[in-house]
Amino acid sequence: MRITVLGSGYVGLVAGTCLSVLGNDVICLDLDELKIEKLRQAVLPIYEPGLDSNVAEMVKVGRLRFTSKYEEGVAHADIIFVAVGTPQAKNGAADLSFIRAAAAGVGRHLVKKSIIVIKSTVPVGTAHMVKEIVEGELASRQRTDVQFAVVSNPEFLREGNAIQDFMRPDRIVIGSDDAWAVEIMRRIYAPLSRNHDKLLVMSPRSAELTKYASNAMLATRISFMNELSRFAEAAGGNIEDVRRGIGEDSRIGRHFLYAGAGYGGSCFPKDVRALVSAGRSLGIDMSILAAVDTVNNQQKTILFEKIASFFASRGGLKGKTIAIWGLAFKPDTDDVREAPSLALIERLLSAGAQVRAYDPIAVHTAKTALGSTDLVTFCSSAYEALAGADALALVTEYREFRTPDFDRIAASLTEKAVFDGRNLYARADLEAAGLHYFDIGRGNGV
Ligand SMILES: NC(=O)C1=CN([C@@H]2O[C@H](COP(=O)(O)OP(=O)(O)OC[C@H]3O[C@@H](n4cnc5c(N)ncnc54)[C@H](O)[C@@H]3O)[C@@H](O)[C@H]2O)C=CC1
Ligand SMILES: O=C(O)[C@H]1O[C@H](OP(=O)(O)OP(=O)(O)OC[C@H]2O[C@@H](n3ccc(=O)[nH]c3=O)[C@H](O)[C@@H]2O)[C@H](O)[C@@H](O)[C@@H]1O
Repeated sequence: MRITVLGSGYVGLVAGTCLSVLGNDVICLDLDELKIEKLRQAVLPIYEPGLDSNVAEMVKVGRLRFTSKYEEGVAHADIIFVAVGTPQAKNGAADLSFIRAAAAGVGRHLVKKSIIVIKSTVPVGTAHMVKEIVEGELASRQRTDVQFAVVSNPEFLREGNAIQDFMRPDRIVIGSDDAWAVEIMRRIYAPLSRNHDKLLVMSPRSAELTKYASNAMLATRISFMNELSRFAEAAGGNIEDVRRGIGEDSRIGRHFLYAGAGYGGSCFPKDVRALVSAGRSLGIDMSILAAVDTVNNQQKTILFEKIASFFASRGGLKGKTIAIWGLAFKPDTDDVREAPSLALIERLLSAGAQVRAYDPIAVHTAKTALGSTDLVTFCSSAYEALAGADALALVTEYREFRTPDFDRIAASLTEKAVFDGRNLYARADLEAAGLHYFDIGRGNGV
């Protein structure tokens, strides 16, 4: 099928590439001309394992192209996927200005019967809004003869595992009341749900809410465990044992129960807040999700509090140097949006400390996010970050941090302290090397 994907950010690029791998003829469109120019030269705007080789192959076989022109993109397509950003507005709600602009762009150029598929995460009622915008544009062009359907098809991929998640989804949600559009969507996704019907058809509003409900549930599990980790630390208990103890209950399940330095990323924080905000507009008090956000904001300060408490009896943090391992909000991505590392670095700098940071992938994005400062030195290896540092904070659980040389860490750090924001290490290993060790909720409050 001929598909155009609006937005060549994370989701647009992954979806466009995977849809072309599935045999479709795809154009990825973005208003950012520099991004499009680079994509044409096979320079990707994001780091995602396996994406570059798939893009290169699809471009080579001619099933994937890039443009910044709506006229070209809309004329090409039978199906238009909308994957533009829906960032957080100042009041916490989802900012729909990119969605509105994309809908208007489609309406201005639509010439044949098409399906508009909303992949972006959008509030309940957005499919209806998009329909009205497109109808308005068609009316002003006196082209009300052009038929179209709007489908809600939220995306559930995770960064760092995006291609696998797109190609082997747990489920595919299709929100549509239009039998013709549903049939076309079934055909597009047929290769991904061949053996077992993973396609769930529902109303557009239910599909839109399903996406927020999914992210909100996952964020709730994390905040729940983070809150319990503080309880375990205060009361004397080990959150990792508790995690295993509850995760074996099949009604609870093992996934997404890891306490840590707080959740980050481009979606959980903004989507939880958007749902709280949408509830407020409807007169519904979303008190559970408001608490999920509050707990997470507190959790993002926990490493700083442990570090500040340790240094309080050692002359304070002023003039101290803290090494940081991991800047991305999770491993295998260069995304630092809402990353716990940024919250930690801001607090350390405010307290008068300096930072030596290392991340195998995300240094360039962290530099942009932090702006120019002499107080943060970006290093090219984990051990280089330790040179001249007083303590180490581990924020992102990259594989390469799993089994470090603890004797070497101890020899490098002046105050010999390790703050483990992901419960990656065994206390006995660090203490054997003469290190002070602080984790999240495993029974060692500072
Ligand atoms: N990043 C992720 O892992 C996931 C994101 N989502 C949702 O997908 C949507 C997109 O997210 P990302 O890809 O992360 O955003 P992004 O910010 O990486 O990319 C959005 C792209 O849209 C482009 N754009 C803006 N207005 C446009 C317009 N009118 N026409 C064409 N292009 C336009 C921007 O230039 C940018 O390249 C959001 O709603 C997000 O919540 C859903 C699942 C996973
Ligand atoms: O809507 C989205 O954008 C996506 O948001 C998340 O995906 P992502 O943000 O890429 O990453 P996750 O793996 O979910 O991790 C999010 C954050 O939670 C943290 N986390 C995760 C799991 C856990 O047990 N504990 C925990 O603290 C991670 O460190 C990370 O900061 C969802 O998992 C995807 O299904 C969804 O499509």
